[in-house]
Amino acid sequence: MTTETALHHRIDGPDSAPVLVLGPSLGTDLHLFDAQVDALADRYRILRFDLPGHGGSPVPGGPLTMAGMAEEVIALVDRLGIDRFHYAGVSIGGAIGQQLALDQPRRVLSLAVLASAARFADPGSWPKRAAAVRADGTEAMVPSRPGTWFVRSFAETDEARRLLDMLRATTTEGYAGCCEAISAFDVRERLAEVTVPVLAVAGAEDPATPPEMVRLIAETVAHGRFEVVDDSAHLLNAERPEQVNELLTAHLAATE
Ligand SMILES: O=C(O)CCC(=O)CC(=O)O
Repeated sequence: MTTETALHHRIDGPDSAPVLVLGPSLGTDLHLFDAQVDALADRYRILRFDLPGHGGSPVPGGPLTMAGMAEEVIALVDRLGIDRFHYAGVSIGGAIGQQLALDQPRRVLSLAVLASAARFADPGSWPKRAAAVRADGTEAMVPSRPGTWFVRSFAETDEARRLLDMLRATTTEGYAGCCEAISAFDVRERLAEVTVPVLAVAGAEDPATPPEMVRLIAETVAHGRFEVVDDSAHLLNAERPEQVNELLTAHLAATE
């Protein structure tokens, strides 16, 4: 099932440039990618969206699935008159990208997955997390973010506080629904069907999607490249924007 409401989105960059769609992670919003937009919007028309019940997107009206959210992205690009696009996403945003590359191979020009997985760790934990957030709100997730979203030394930065404010602003149902979609997601058996160029990037210190999990994506698809960013955890694009921007720039340029 998918929601029938439109995903909140924002477009930056020249109308005539190649399109890059950016998919954010659980508990964040499209501003997760501000540093990537700063670096890439002179060369790409960047379309960022909010996950259901995150940022400005409406609260989901029913259960969420990765396939359903991929369909919502296709509905969004269709409405905007976009045919083919590059896609990059963080974690669940990268899972939506894998689903798009599998289900809509003609539309996706290239894929970059940051701190993502073909099957997330400990699937049974996600419904429990959804229940905890339904009971106590997303604020309950805040204390566990240092050491997960970013390395502990990053926790006192303004950027870390900005990311935590995104989590606090996420609706309970949006967060819980995405946890359930993550729990059910498993494309390990299909991933070899992906033939577009894939860049898979891991944070060296990420406990949620550790490097070996990200590496599996690069090694399973037909044309994968794997990179690790040092001194970063799950939200590596916010934590180490220069390194991630460099990797994305090279990946996108090689795909044109
Ligand atoms: O919060 C965590 O433990 C990791 C979350 C995750 O892997 C999904 C996401 O960030 O989109």
